[in-house]
Amino acid sequence: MSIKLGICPIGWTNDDLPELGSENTFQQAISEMALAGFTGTEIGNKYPKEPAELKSYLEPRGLSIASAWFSAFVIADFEATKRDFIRHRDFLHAMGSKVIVVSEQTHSIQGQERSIYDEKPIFTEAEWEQLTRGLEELGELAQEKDMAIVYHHHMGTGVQTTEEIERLMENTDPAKVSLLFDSGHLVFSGEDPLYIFNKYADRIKHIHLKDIRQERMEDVRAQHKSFLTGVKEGVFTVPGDGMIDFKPIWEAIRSSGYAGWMMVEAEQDPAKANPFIYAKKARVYIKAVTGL
Ligand SMILES: O=C1C[C@@H](O)[C@H](O)[C@@H](O)C1=O
Ligand SMILES: [Co+2]
Repeated sequence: MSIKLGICPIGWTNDDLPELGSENTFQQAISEMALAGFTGTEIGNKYPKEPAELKSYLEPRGLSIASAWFSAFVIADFEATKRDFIRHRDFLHAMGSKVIVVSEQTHSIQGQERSIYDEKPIFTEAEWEQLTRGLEELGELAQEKDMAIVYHHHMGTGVQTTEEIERLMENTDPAKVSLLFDSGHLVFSGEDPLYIFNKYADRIKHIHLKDIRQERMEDVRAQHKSFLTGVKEGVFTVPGDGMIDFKPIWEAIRSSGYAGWMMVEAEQDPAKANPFIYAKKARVYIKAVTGL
């Protein structure tokens, strides 16, 4: 597999903030993704739930499902997580995906009206042990279908910072737990995305590309705003439209021999940032930087 380019539906309709883009339809979103030059997508709440039906919309547009987010509660309720994970895995397997995006949501404040920089959770020693063992088990379940879990570090969760990502990577079996690289979350958190990419290049199996509007991010920090308020006010945008220099990041990706999806994932208010226009903008920028 070489590098494939996709775009997530979150620019059209936002599952975390359903009021954003409620006017945008599923067919509009996937048609505009294809028209903008992408060949893959992730799952949004308006997508048909049946694999055959979903394929009947995607295939004529030359799109496939790269992956989909899974909210894990390994620490809070592992048995329920396992049951839900198997259903999610089987759906993605039927869609032909090879990776499953997993993010631990126990104690997460990403969906709450709480200060994202001041109130993020910190796992206890016992919780780390539960999380790392549980993720390995989910990894084994993924392997049953020749798939892999890719862990999504995320603002407002217990795996956000460089130290937390390192702890997760060092305490899990590389054969069972891979990593998702999300440029936007790393920069929002104050991490060095190049450091993370270079250190874990051999474990990164999925990439989310988003950019940051620096002044909006600084406002979130100064005014102690929540993650979702930051999203609504435009912290994230498409690659090339913000403060991140993607050229060295692309150079690291290319020279690592990365094979897999690079997904544009830029949640912002579609009423302020027309999703089709921003998808095209991202596609033009990616072509200019990567040649792809
Ligand atoms: O991958 C992601 C999925 C979203 O639901 C999330 O909040 C977003 O920030 C993200 O990176
Ligand atoms: Co992401």
